[in-house]
Amino acid sequence: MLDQILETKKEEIKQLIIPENEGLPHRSFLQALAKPNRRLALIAEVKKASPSKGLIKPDFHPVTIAKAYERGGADCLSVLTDTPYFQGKKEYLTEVKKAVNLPVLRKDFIINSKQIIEAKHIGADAVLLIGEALEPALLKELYIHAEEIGLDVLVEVHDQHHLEQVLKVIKPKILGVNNRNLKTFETNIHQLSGMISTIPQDTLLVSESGIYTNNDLDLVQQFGANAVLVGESLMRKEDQTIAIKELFGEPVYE
Ligand SMILES: O=C(O)c1ccccc1NCC(=O)[C@H](O)[C@H](O)COP(=O)(O)O
Repeated sequence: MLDQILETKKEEIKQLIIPENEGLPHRSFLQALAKPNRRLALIAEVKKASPSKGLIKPDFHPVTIAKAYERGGADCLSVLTDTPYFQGKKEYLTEVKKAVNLPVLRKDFIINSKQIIEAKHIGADAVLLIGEALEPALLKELYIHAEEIGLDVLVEVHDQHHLEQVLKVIKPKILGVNNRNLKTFETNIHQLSGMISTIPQDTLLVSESGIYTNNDLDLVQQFGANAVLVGESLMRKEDQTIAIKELFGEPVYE
C-alpha cells in the first residue's frame, strides 16, 4: 500500500501548481508539543477515512471537528490532505488553520520539495516526513528545506532499522514512531518499547496510531513518549471534545 500511495504522489506532483498567496502566520508545532496541556501532548487528527479502516466518519465536517478538538484541549492538529486514500483535502487544512488557534500538521506523503512549499502556502505549520518512504539523502534534503522555510517537521519511522537510517543523516527535533506498519497495516502499541535507547534524549517523541484507551496512553508514556498522535479512536466518537476527555480519563459533564 505504501508503494502504491507513493506512486500516486509522483503523479500528483506532475500536476502540482503552488498557490500564489502569502500563506498564513506560523504557529510553532514544536513549542506546543513541548508545553502540553496534559501529561502527554496530544496531536488530534482530522481524518475522514483511511486505507486500513475505510470510511471512519461519514458525517465529516473538518472545521467543526477541529474546533471540538481545540475545546477538548488538543495541543496540535493533524489534517489529512491526501484525497485518493484518506478522502482528505488541502482546503480542509486551510479552513482548519483559519478556524482554530492551534498549530497544524500537513498529514500527507511528502516526497518532493514542491509539496513542502505548497504546505506552507496552504497554511501548514509542520509537515510529516516518513522514513520508510524516503531515501536518507532525500529525507535530509526535505528536512532542511522545510526548516529553512519556517516549517516544523515530524519525522516518522516504524522500525529500528529506519530509525538508525534516519539518525545517520539528521537529528530530528520531533520524532514519531508509528505503531502501524504501513505495508501490512498491523498496529502494535509496544512498537516504541525496544527503540527508546537509540533515540536522542532531547528529541520530542510521539507515539502514533492505534491509540484507543487511557491504558494505551499510560503504556506509551512508560515507553518514553512525550506526545501521542490519535486519529480513528477520536474520530469515531460523536463529539470530539468528549472523546478527548474520555481518552485522558477526565470527567465529562454534559
Ligand atoms: O491509517 C492508515 O490506514 C494508513 C495507511 C497507510 C499509510 C498511513 C496510514 N495512516 C497514517 C497515520 O499515521 C495515522 O493516520 C495516524 O497515526 C493516526 O492513526 P490512528 O489513530 O490509528 O487513526
